[in-house]
Amino acid sequence: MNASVLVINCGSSSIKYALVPSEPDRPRLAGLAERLGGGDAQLRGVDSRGESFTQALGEADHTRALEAILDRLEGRRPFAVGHRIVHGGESFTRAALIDDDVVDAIERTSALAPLHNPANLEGVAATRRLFPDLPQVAVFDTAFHQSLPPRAYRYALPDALYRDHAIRRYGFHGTSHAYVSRRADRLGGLGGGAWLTAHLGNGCSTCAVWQGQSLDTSMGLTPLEGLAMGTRSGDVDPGLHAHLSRQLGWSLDRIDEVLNRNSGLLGLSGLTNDMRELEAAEAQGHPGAALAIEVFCYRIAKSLAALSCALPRLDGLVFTGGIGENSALVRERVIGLLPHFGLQLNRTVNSETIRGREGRIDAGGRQLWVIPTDEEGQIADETRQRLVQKGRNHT
Ligand SMILES: Nc1ncnc2c1ncn2[C@@H]1O[C@H](COP(=O)(O)OP(=O)(O)O)[C@@H](O)[C@H]1O
Ligand SMILES: CC(=O)OP(=O)(O)O
Ligand SMILES: [Mg+2]
Repeated sequence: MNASVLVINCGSSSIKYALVPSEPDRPRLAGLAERLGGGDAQLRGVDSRGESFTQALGEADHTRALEAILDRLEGRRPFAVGHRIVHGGESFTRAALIDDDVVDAIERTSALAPLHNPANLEGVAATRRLFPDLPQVAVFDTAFHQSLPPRAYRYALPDALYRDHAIRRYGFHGTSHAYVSRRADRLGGLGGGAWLTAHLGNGCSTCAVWQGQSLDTSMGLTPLEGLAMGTRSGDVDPGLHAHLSRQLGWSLDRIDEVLNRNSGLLGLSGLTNDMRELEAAEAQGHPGAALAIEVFCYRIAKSLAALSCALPRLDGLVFTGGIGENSALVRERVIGLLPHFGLQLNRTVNSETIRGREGRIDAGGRQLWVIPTDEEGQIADETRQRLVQKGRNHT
């Protein structure tokens, strides 16, 4: 029986892939094609023996990179393809089997996730061309947050903007928040606990989860709201746009570009969006790096404190994403900024034992966890579930 799912997470110039077998003990083939369309594209990954490879792809675009990825599957053929789609708008409350109508509906929400949805759809188009006979499933970042109550998803704007134009908060990184909160339930011995989760990667968001349901989250209509991120500003005064337009004569495109691509850790530090480099620069006394890390951590703590209002109690806090999993410094500073929460960090375990691995980092009190996210595994599971519901089993 072949129940492997090929998971594709397509960005504007990169494709992350994983061939996820249904048996957890079989190895995953996984990797990343990057710098696509730039003339010096490359593919990196691990094979079934766990060995790393790098392959130059030259001028490759998304389709060419997907062909190279197929050659790396060692003859293992997936029975389905699961795509990460960032924005599903109000059309999708759960994963969907992809057909032309689903592609059209995703296209209509693309304006709300301009960094993500157009690239996601490019991956869908290329994969449909390469595997015309395989079922393809769209798994949405927004779906897990469809449980938000109106008080969390409505903006305080005229009602018609919601009724006629679906302007509301959607939330993102849903597959990650769903996965780590479920895992924390299992590891923490709590059936349906009350968790705050912090997904800190290039995009960053927090979430309040109670009994397996998302009750509030920091991202909104688009993945720009909330925390300071790698290159995104997160929350700013909504009056900023009018000010930049009237006083500096900036176009809307320029404002959008600056808030999405030139802000966050990169904009504040004037150096980089990479937290590893920022930590090293701060240690060398770089003032911009120190400010960027301070704002980043303060905004995470402030967001977690705000989201605690959504929960009836608090069982613990979970860190995930590249920064959440690896940066002991960010975790320690965030926890230090929440003195009213009864959190006790085990500093030794935090800084010495846990590095990109799963583990508990509290010294009593409320639970503190580092849980590496598994968006690919979660997307593969949801793809299988969707196909079973549709009666398209793999047997
Ligand atoms: N050892 C580390 N220490 C601090 N930050 C790290 C470490 N490893 C990775 N990171 C940070 O994780 C971030 C990328 O997170 P990741 O989840 O991989 O991104 P993406 O959202 O693109 O999947 C970068 O800022 C990177 O510097
Ligand atoms: C929604 C989002 O911000 O995704 P990513 O972290 O992959 O940029
Ligand atoms: Mg990630």
